[in-house]
Formats: sequence, C-alpha cells, structure tokens
Amino acid sequence: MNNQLEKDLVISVKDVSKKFCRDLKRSLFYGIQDIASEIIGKPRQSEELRSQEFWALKDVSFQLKKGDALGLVGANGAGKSTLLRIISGLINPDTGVINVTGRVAPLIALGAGFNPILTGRENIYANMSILGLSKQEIDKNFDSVVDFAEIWDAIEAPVQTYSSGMSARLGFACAIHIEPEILLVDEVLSVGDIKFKMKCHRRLAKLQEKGTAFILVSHNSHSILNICNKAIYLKQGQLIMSGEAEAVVNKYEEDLAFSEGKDGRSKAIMRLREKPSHESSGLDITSIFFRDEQGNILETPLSGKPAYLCVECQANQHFEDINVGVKIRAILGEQDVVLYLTSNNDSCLLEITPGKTEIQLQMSQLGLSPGRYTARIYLRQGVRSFDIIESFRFIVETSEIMSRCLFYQPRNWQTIKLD
Ligand SMILES: Nc1ncnc2c1ncn2[C@@H]1O[C@H](COP(=O)(O)OP(=O)(O)OP(=O)(O)O)[C@@H](O)[C@H]1O
Repeated sequence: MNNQLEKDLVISVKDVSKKFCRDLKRSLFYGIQDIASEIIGKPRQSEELRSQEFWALKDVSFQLKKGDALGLVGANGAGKSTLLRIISGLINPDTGVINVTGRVAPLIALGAGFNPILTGRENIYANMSILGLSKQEIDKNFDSVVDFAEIWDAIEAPVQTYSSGMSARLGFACAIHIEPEILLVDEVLSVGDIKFKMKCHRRLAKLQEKGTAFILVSHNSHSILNICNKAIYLKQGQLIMSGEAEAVVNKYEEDLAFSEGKDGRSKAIMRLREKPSHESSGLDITSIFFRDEQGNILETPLSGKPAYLCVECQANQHFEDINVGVKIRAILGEQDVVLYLTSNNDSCLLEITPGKTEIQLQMSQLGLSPGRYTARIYLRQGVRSFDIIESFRFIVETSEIMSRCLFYQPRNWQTIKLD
C-alpha cells in the first residue's frame, strides 16, 4: 500500500465476522465452553456455527481515511450496530482484524454513557473524561458544550428528567467537543428539530475539514447523502456493496423497493415507512405509484399512453409554494438522467393542506421508451428540503414495436392528395 494512504488510514476492517446465539442459556454455556477451551490451550471454534448461532457479521472488510464520512445502511438487524460496537471496542469480533488509529467517540445509543440520576453537569464531566479529556480541558469546554446542547437551565437537573432530544443533544455536544479522530454516530442525528440537525450537520462538516472521520448509521437516506461521501450496505451481516454514497444508497433503496416484488418486477405501489414524529420534516411522502386517466392504479405504465405519476404525502400543517422534483434514470445503460421535471420549472408551485394529499404529475402521453427506470422524487420549498425518495423503480412497457426508439414520439400518419 502506498505510504500516504497508509498514514491517512484511521480504520481498517479486514474479514471481520461476529456470531451471536439466539438462545440466552446456550449462549452462556458457549461462553463457559470458550473460556474452558482457552484455559486448556485448545483453539476456539471461531469459524463454525454451533446450534442456535448465526452470523451477525460475516467477512466484512473496508477502510476509512482521515476526513472520510461513511454512511452505514441496511435493514433492521443487518449488523450495523454490531459493526459500530466492534469498532468502538465494546465487543470483540470472532474472526478478522480491526485496526483503529486515534481517539474514537462513540455516540451509539441515545444518551449513551449517561447516568440518569446524575445531573447534566455531572454527566458532562463523567462522559468527557471517559472519552479522554482531563478536568482542565473539560472546564475549558464546559460552557461551549452546554451552549451547543442548548440545555442552559436544565444543566443542574438529573438527566432522567431530560427528553430524548435533550439527551441526544448533550451526547452529541460532548462527543464533538473532544475533537475525536473518529466519530461513530448511530441514529442520533434523527432526534431533535430541524434547526438542531442543521447545526449538527454544519459542525460535522467543520470536523470533517479538520480531518475527523465518521461513520453514520441512519435509516434516513437524506441524512446519509447530506453528510457522507462513501457508504456501505449490509444485509444479514454480509457486505453487499461499498463505494460512493449515492450509488450505495440507490442500491439499498432499490432492494427495499423490490424486496416484496416477484422476479425483480416493481410492485404497483411503493409504500414508505411511516416516519416517527422526531424524523418527520412535517411533509412526508407516504407512497408513490402510477394511475391511468380513469384513476385506476397502473402496475406498468405504457409508452405513449396516459400515465399519471402520483406522489401521496402527509402534511402536519399548511404549506405553500411546494416544488416537486422528479428525476428519472434508466436502470440499465449509462445511468444518465432521461427526464428531469420540476413543478417549479413549470411555474407551478403547489399548495398542500394538512392531512393526506395526492400530487399528480399528469403525462398525457408517456414519452419514456420501454425499459426499467428509477426515479428520485423530492419535495422542497425554496432551498428547504422536506422529503426525498431516492429510488422509485418502475417498468415501462409498450403495445407497439419500439425496439429502436430512444423515446416515444407522439405521431399520426396520413396522406394528402396534391392534385
Ligand atoms: N448481544 C446479542 N445477542 C444475540 N443477538 C444479538 C446481540 N446483539 C445483536 N444481536 C442480533 O444480531 C443481529 C444484528 O443486530 P444489529 O443490532 O447489529 O442490527 P442493526 O443493523 O443495527 O439493526 P437496527 O437497524 O434495527 O438497529 C440482529 O439479528 C440482532 O438481533
């Protein structure tokens, strides 16, 4: 490996696997068995699964350099938290090697490391000293931590009286003030209001400029794409894809969208997970699908025929000047954008009232040629972004011969008699 790259590496994970046991009694028994084997000098059976065991992580490898921001995506139970716990040294892998260079600040569970009966002030001292700061250094940073967490009046109250948002803010403030080389963030950014999230994002960008590397776990693709340049996608403990964040998030969302469909076909309706209130931006997309002119749901729109792209959303208040963007790419081929429409460019800003609304992009003759497509759909108001769906996948079919056409051309044929 080249020297500079080696010098910049802060995390190197090589072939890491971790197994767990579904049965607690058995797990305790295996624990005792492993200790006994170690005492008598017998090698542990690290590579094999015993009854009721499963791989929470299997042969995962990746590297992280200074200043890298890595998003970790995957469904529930994919192994994301297990990986963070291994990197932060809370648990050991069964096989594989991990090298971590520098101070790690783990922000793993909400209010991680806080003692609920101690006050905010006491917890700041306890937490930051565990993360490696001296009393003098904490004294110096104390006011800035409280300011950042915005819990001025409550700082002398026990942390058990804090809301989940307050504890998360305090945890985040402590972690960033130790200026770690590596920051591990597990869903913490999903707590708190938009203003606080923006503040965190700005602070993370500053830390990143100074060379802090971080790993962010989030179910919110928007957060990952806003913050991370790289990402890895885990599925049932296996590393499915790693690389540039947008490509990895696209793959993850495509898999999510297709996971219930048969034979890789799209389902007629893409339903989105209902967001808990702390994740919602106030205007969330709840489902996406096509209708025909009569209002029937279309599983596969047809080239040249009417197709209404419907974006159903849920608003918790009245919104004006909403801009809907639809960016469509062909899945096979060069991944170039084939169609990019925004209601704003069409001088059509929408008004959304509280409750459920269906926004329709009405295309009287669909111009897309037959094939598989993925659409990125977003709702914005000026520069404020509400919701983004990275990958609504659909298939366009045709009832005509169009094999050599790049797009559908509406047309008629006729003859005109000239003499
Ligand atoms: N201590 C443990 N003992 C037994 N099984 C465990 C233990 N910790 C995690 N698991 C299991 O390992 C698998 C991976 O869990 P993990 O928490 O890493 O997933 P995750 O991707 O972080 O999920 P989520 O998105 O729901 O937080 C899950 O099946 C989980 O039930």
